[in-house]
Amino acid sequence: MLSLISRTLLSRSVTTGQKALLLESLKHPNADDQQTRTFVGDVISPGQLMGIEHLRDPRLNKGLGFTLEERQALGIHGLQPARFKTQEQQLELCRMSIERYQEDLNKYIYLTELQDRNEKLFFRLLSENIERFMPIVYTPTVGLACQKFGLIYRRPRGLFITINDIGHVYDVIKNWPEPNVKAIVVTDGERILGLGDLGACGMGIPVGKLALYTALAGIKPHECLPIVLDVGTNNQNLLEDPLYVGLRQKRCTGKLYDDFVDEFMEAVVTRYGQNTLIQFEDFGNHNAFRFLDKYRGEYCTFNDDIQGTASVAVSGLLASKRLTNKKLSDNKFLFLGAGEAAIGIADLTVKALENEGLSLEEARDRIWMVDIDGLLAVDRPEGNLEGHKKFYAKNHAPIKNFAAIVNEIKPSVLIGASAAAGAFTPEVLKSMAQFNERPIVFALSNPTSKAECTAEQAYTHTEGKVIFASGSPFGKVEYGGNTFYPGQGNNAYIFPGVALGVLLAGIHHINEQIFLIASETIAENVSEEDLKKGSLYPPISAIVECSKQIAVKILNYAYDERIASVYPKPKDMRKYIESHQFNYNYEPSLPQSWPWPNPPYIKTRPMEPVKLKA
Ligand SMILES: O=C([O-])CC(=O)C(=O)O
Ligand SMILES: [Mg+2]
Repeated sequence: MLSLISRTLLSRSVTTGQKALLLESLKHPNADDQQTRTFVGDVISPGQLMGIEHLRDPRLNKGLGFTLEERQALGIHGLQPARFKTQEQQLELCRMSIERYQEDLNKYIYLTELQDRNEKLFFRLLSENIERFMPIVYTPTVGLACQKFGLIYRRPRGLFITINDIGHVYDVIKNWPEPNVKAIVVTDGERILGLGDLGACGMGIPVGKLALYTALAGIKPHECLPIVLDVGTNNQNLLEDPLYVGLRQKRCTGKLYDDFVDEFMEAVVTRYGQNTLIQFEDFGNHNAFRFLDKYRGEYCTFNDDIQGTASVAVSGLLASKRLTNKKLSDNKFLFLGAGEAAIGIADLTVKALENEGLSLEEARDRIWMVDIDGLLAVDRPEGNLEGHKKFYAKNHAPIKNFAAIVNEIKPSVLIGASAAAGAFTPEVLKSMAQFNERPIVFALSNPTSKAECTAEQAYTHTEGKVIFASGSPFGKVEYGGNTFYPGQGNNAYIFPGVALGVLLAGIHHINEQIFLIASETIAENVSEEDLKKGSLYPPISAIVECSKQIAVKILNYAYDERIASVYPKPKDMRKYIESHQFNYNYEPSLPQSWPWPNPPYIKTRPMEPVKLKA
């Protein structure tokens, strides 16, 4: 039962005089526990969650990491076992727990639940074990999680805005509890990785991408908002699936769809400001390019599949120069796929070639592309050469067969972004090794099941000559007495650092140069040792440092070019960045100026932390 005093305090309208009086009452031997807790709570900070609610809040929860003093002051004493644990001991337990699961999807569920109950522990676990857990919370397992979304859905994370909300999108965004969102990743689920249309189940992607915003770039979790625009799905299996959780209707298209996305963009900046970063992710091809062109001059936005993927691929190409001793312009590039990723990479490669002194025409001339209708040839009967495709169409007889195209063009660089699993056949790979001393082969489609070839196939069929990278992770490959550790050319090297730099500089519009800066930064971080091991990328564990370096360079660029809007200009960019990053280490839950030398009622002595046995 709450006493009158406690209720007064709960109302948070106590005066200093009342507090002094209550402080007095605390010392009274008859003051009951409830009074004590309530009073202490009020002193900690108005609005501080007390009791069980403190444990239930993933931002505040430290599990057994609360000290005795904290447990008593917060009113959670006795709600947990007596043991005290350090965060390190908790991390060890997390690692042990995950290993108990055989299936990656179960590991994914474990990690999601950890994020739901203890945010700092989740992000520390992820940040300090990126190589191990990125493939679970992100590609490739996140693909499976999206496919099974209806089955594993437990708690909401992110916003689902449906086409039925048109006219009221702002009201839906208003329901998001965080007032200070700075970055949004949004999808309409039409092209989830290489898996196709997964409708509302695509939510796993924005959630996974934003987990990397925090784990790899230290962007604060409460500043990140994952969003699905649910406009239906054309995936018949999902429409008939009793477990499907999205709108059960065909995709809305045309003017209504465009008006809906327009309204969404406006609603975002109305609630969170013009500088809110909006990352488009896994939209269908036709919409991805349209929206990028339409919104990039008006909003702070980029398309990760076009620009992020381009940036990481170009970074790999820049690093490959050190192995081939060629200039970029000495290469002939052949792309399988002419969608978001392929066109994005081609466009940014053109920019990099121009930087080497080529004209726009000369640069485009070096790039050949193949789509579902075969080689992009000016006179091919199918046409289908809209948008940027026409820049790469050649005056060449139409050819359809991919192996024949490879033999005809004789490229030095082969880039797959087609979601056509296994398209780089042994025959294709052998041909590449015939024309080139060191053929460059990127099999970038995700997840692993969609890769154009595996790492093992690439090394085997080129007799170990290949310079290989993939979009999804592959383990090491033994070939001819050598061990190769292929790099993962995934946009995770790029988007977290770009977002960090853009947000901290207050850049209004994100130009291509920013992505080239990111490419160069990653390429500079590739060591001789990485190259020797067969990787064109720094180790995954280095992404945290790389993201910081990308952000420093973007900040310098933004101030030099006067596209920054945060003033005064920071003196030390690195320090400025670090001062804004998320701290995943536990911090005291009580204010430093604790008014008592001892907690209100210590009757228990803290136990010494005990070392966990594996
Ligand atoms: O999510 C990933 O791993 C990379 C990416 O953007 C995609 O494949 O669509
Ligand atoms: Mg994507």
